[in-house]
Amino acid sequence: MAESDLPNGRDALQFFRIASLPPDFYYIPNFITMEEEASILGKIPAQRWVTLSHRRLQAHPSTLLKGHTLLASPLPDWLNKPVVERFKLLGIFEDTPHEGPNHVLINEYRRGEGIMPHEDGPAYAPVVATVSLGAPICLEITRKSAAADEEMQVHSDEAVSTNTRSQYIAPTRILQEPLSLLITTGPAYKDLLHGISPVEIDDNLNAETVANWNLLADSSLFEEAGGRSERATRISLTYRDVLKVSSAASRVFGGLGRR
Ligand SMILES: O=C(O)CCC(=O)C(=O)O
Ligand SMILES: [Fe+2]
Repeated sequence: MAESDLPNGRDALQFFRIASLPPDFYYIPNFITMEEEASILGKIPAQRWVTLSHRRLQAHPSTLLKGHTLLASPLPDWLNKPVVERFKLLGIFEDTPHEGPNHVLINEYRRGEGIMPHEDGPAYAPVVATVSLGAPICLEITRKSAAADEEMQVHSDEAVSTNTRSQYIAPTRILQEPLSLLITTGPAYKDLLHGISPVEIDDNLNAETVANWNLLADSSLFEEAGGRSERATRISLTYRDVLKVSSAASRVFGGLGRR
């Protein structure tokens, strides 16, 4: 086939859209190989972890400064190759201000750990590309209104009418296998919350309860285990494009200018 006959990156991506969820989530199984996974795992610097209550976290090239600003600096090689090169083929960050990711948050969840439902907010262009390493994990997707209802139930149980309760929408799950890529963009980035339950087993996994079941690399693995997946350590690399970037020089001169 001539190269011009090949679908361009964006067209290719459509095959991986999670059709049962609001636009746009894309799930690409086996985005990296096991060898690439092992190589990346071996390069995550042990001294950079910041321990939070239910997970560990590190930011590359650095943590954001006040005002959601990134101090300009390239991503380390081991985060660029091969992952960012493959993003380019698929056109994932084509429309973001820097036309590529400039920031990676690495999260580590041990068995039983998770992250509360949240949105990623305005510091970033509305595109997150998440590479999963280690063990499988379920990401739970909730509508903002559902989370608000839940909050009401926690804080003023009596005030919740049957009406608001009936509007509650149960979380939908995306099962993230190791080596996979999940892209969250558009309304999915802006209008939905995502989180990971702090459980030791993800269970009741099947075609009805897992939104990306038909896109999994190996759904038979979960079927054979009776729809159960034992949690073990899972690491995620979340690639983003920080909107505000400041060079070291502009910080110095900006600082002098304010005197
Ligand atoms: O680990 C994940 O897949 C989710 C992490 C996340 O939501 C975040 O870092 O904002
Ligand atoms: Fe997030």
